[in-house]
Amino acid sequence: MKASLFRSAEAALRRVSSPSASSHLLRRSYCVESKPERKVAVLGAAGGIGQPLALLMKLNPLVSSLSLYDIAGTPGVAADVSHINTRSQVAGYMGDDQLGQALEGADLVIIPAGVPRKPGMTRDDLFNINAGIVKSLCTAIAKYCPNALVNMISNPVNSTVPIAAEVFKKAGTYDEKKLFGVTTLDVVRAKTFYAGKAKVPVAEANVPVVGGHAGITILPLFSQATPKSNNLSDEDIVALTKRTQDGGTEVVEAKAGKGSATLSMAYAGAVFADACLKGLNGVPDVVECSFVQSTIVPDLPYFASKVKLGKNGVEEVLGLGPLSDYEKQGLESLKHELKASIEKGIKFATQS
Ligand SMILES: NC(=O)c1ccc[n+]([C@@H]2O[C@H](COP(=O)([O-])OP(=O)(O)OC[C@H]3O[C@@H](n4cnc5c(N)ncnc54)[C@H](O)[C@@H]3O)[C@@H](O)[C@H]2O)c1
Ligand SMILES: O=C(O)C[C@H](O)C(=O)O
Repeated sequence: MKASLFRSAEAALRRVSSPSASSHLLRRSYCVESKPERKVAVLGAAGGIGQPLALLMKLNPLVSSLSLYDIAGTPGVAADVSHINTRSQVAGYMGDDQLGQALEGADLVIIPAGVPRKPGMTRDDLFNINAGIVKSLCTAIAKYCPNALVNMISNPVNSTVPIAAEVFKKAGTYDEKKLFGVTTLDVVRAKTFYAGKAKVPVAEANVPVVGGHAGITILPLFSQATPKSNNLSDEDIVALTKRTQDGGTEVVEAKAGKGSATLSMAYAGAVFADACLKGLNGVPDVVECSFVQSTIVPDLPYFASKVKLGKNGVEEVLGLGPLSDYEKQGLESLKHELKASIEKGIKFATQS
């Protein structure tokens, strides 16, 4: 997606608002309208991430039906977003009674439901509240839209993804190709910080980020960053790595008790959702980093790496590529924490 989501949305808006469309424009408009029907559900849609994410998904011409669910506040958000003149029909759902309706027929479910951090907290400190929220939402997904792709945003992602997997296994609906921990914000940050330091155009910057989504488990691979830069010292790479790992905390501290990243996360969530929809629609060569079931690092059953997206979700989990010595060290250092977070999620879901 990146800039292209907004270009397509603008183009769609121009087409819709032009009263004297030529036959050429009508043909193009028909092409847009003839994209497959895709229902996207956002769970936690009235929250700090949920609202701007709902807006961005409303701008995405690949979405035909946008379902906004939360425990409170969704009628207002849905009414507001529904006035935007883009393709999708918007519906708001509120409370347990309406969760089934919100999910029925969904191709993609995005979950930013749950509490955010305050200064001084780790993502793992959110486990006690968010694990239960994720578990109950995933139980409903297994019942009402067992074939949907699931994009997990709720923290701690290193544990909530294994929780979701165990819930789906218990329900007999688990398909490892369809469950994704959203780590796109780490990539978004790494690209921004790299472009600033390396003085390359940010729109062209690309940096894979692997591992997990918390502190040292976030491992940006600046040795593979493009466009290549020869003017970064080892100290620069260490500083860029640390800033990427601490990006979430930087925002939590700046917000001083009012939550964590919401706007940049909504952007990142929309980028990743767009990639999933493109994959579902058969667009070739769609690759994004994501925290998925994986065998690329022994002993870590879930791991973030580049993933090729296709008509059934994950088409291929791509390898890590060559790592610098510094990155090899980073990989060793993250294993213990990531393994413990994964096991904590599995234990919660299997024993509660
Ligand atoms: N993966 C990432 O990179 C990333 C980035 C930023 C934030 N997050 C996480 O996303 C989550 C949400 O953050 P936020 O800033 O939007 O928080 P928020 O408090 O602003 O919004 C959360 C929303 O979830 C809703 N909610 C709570 N329980 C629910 C349930 N059972 N069903 C449906 N909705 C429910 C709340 O009503 C609220 O509207 C947090 O856990 C945060 O840590 C993840
Ligand atoms: O840092 C947080 O708690 C939110 C999120 O995981 C982030 O990376 O911004």
